[in-house]
Amino acid sequence: MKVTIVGAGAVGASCAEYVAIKNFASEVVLLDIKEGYAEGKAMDLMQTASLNGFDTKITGSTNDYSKTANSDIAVITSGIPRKPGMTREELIGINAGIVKEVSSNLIKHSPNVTLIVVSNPMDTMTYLVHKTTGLPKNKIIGMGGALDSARFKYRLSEALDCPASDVDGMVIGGHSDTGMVPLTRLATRNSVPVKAFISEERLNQVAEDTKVGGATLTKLLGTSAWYAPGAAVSGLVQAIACDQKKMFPCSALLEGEYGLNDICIGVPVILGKDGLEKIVELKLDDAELAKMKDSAEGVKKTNGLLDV
Ligand SMILES: NC(=O)c1ccc[n+]([C@@H]2O[C@H](COP(=O)([O-])OP(=O)(O)OC[C@H]3O[C@@H](n4cnc5c(N)ncnc54)[C@H](O)[C@@H]3O)[C@@H](O)[C@H]2O)c1
Ligand SMILES: O=C(O)C[C@H](O)C(=O)O
Repeated sequence: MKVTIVGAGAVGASCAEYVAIKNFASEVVLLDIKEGYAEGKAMDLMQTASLNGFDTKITGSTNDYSKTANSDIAVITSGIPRKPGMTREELIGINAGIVKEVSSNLIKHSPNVTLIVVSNPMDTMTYLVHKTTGLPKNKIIGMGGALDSARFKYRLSEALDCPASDVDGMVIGGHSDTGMVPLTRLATRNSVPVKAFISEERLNQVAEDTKVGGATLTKLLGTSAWYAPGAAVSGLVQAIACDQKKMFPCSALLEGEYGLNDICIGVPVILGKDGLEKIVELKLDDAELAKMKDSAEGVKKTNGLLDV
């Protein structure tokens, strides 16, 4: 199993580290445009192999896509991250060109690859890859909801004063400060609806804190987050590589599901060896559907800025 990660920056390197530690891939290629950077990150990570006990071979490449040939899965994290006070949507001007070029280069050397798009604004970048590459829709997956759901569980665990492993919850919708739809009605602690433990007001606060999870970290760090993003991407890579048939909220091209068309936005999907194998249609209530509709309008507005 060969995995390529384009962009050896904060998220790309974190993802490479988690993939290696989980020890399911034979090879990880890190590629970056910055001279020597990916090679350096790869060497540093390889020097953790004996410490962390993994056999995955990590190599680096400065923009030489021949090294990525025949990748099964490729992750796109190349592009600029936001700074405090910015929205993800403001990154479109620079990142659209990068994502278009990188996806085209990847496919030239790995025509059967499954792409996981991470660069922001992620739903729009995923849509761009659909519009410009001709890859089948099951082979293009946007990562956002897996991270947002992990943040939702973190906030729920804080509110309930319990371990995150005790709670379950999912965030669908656009990966943006205003577009996320945390499904508070369906969140549980050991299968008991969380509403049994916290007030409606507290639960609404959890949802609001979840939606601005990325902005909160960007303010603290001066750039956007990488550990949870890297871990979230590695979960998607593992589900595909190991044919796990796991359900994650991912940005998927919708053709009528949830009443939406011609858009990539976060919905629950099943990931396995064929990539995005199925879109799961949840029975949402009217309020949740209205939030999805608003979220989709926001994503479509950003898509309108693309030159496709
Ligand atoms: N979808 C998500 O949930 C999520 C989470 C975190 C970050 N992100 C996004 O991921 C992207 C990367 O974030 P980061 O913190 O790793 O940034 P970073 O600046 O640390 O790393 C980005 C890397 O991309 C490289 N790069 C730029 N242009 C390239 C090109 N044409 N080819 C190859 N490499 C190129 C840069 O040299 C840099 O090393 C940002 O757009 C950020 O907003 C998305
Ligand atoms: O917040 C960002 O800009 C990066 C990423 O989308 C995140 O949610 O951490």
